[in-house]
Amino acid sequence: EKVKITKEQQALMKVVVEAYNRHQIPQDVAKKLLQEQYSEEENFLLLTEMATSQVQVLVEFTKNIPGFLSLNHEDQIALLKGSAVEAMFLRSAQVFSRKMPNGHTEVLEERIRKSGISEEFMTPMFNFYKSIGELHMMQEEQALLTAIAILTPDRPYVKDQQAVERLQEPMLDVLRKLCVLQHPQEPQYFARLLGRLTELRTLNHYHAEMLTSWRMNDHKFTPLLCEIWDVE
Ligand SMILES: CC(C)c1onc(-c2c(Cl)cccc2Cl)c1COc1ccc2c(ccn2Cc2cccc(C(=O)O)c2)c1
Repeated sequence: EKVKITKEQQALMKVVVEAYNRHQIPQDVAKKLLQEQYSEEENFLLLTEMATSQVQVLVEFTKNIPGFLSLNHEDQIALLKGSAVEAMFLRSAQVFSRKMPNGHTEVLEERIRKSGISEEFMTPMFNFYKSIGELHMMQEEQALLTAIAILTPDRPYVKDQQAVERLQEPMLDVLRKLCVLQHPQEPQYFARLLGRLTELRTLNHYHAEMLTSWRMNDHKFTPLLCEIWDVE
């Protein structure tokens, strides 16, 4: 049957995509990627600054997701804490699939590889970046997939999971229709996108280990990162 995106689905998508594009990391932070030295310490500090800036960007984006601010306040926090790492992997993956001027991509990769992250986490991380890059996602798909990841009902400590499902389902529905309309030659494209969300969950686990090993080497995080990642 003919798939059709309704007027209200167009409106929902417009709000989410505009919020996603409006919030970019401040240019001075992104520019630092190219300027500062390459010591492990310098790389860690730069990545910490970028992660902190990305969390601020993420909070602003999340507040613009229709219905999010009418959720129970503790649940809003639980969703943000539960999805921050996944949203930032998605965001940084967009950078690796040439979202930023090309010079930045190699530099960012170099800095991540030399920031005290052990080899065992590099492989799954860069495999994920590659698997996202191969999808050549449109910005609408990136924005909706990020909103869907944030609106995951079964995050730890979420009390009213049904309320979160009621927000996530319309996003899934419009993303499914968008995939059918934009990738008619690839009927499994929507399923592949959702498969990335499963891959993201495994990265949460690796990330928790990365945090532990950084802390073992006495690396310090910013107050915002400590709060969202429950460290210190
Ligand atoms: C605290 C810090 C060392 C850290 O811990 N885990 C991760 C970490 C790592 Cl090492 C990899 C993936 C996710 C995380 Cl949280 C990080 C670094 O977090 C980052 C680093 C870069 C990121 C982000 C998010 C995006 N980018 C790329 C980017 C750069 C410039 C502009 C823009 C833009 O959006 O305009 C984006 C997060």
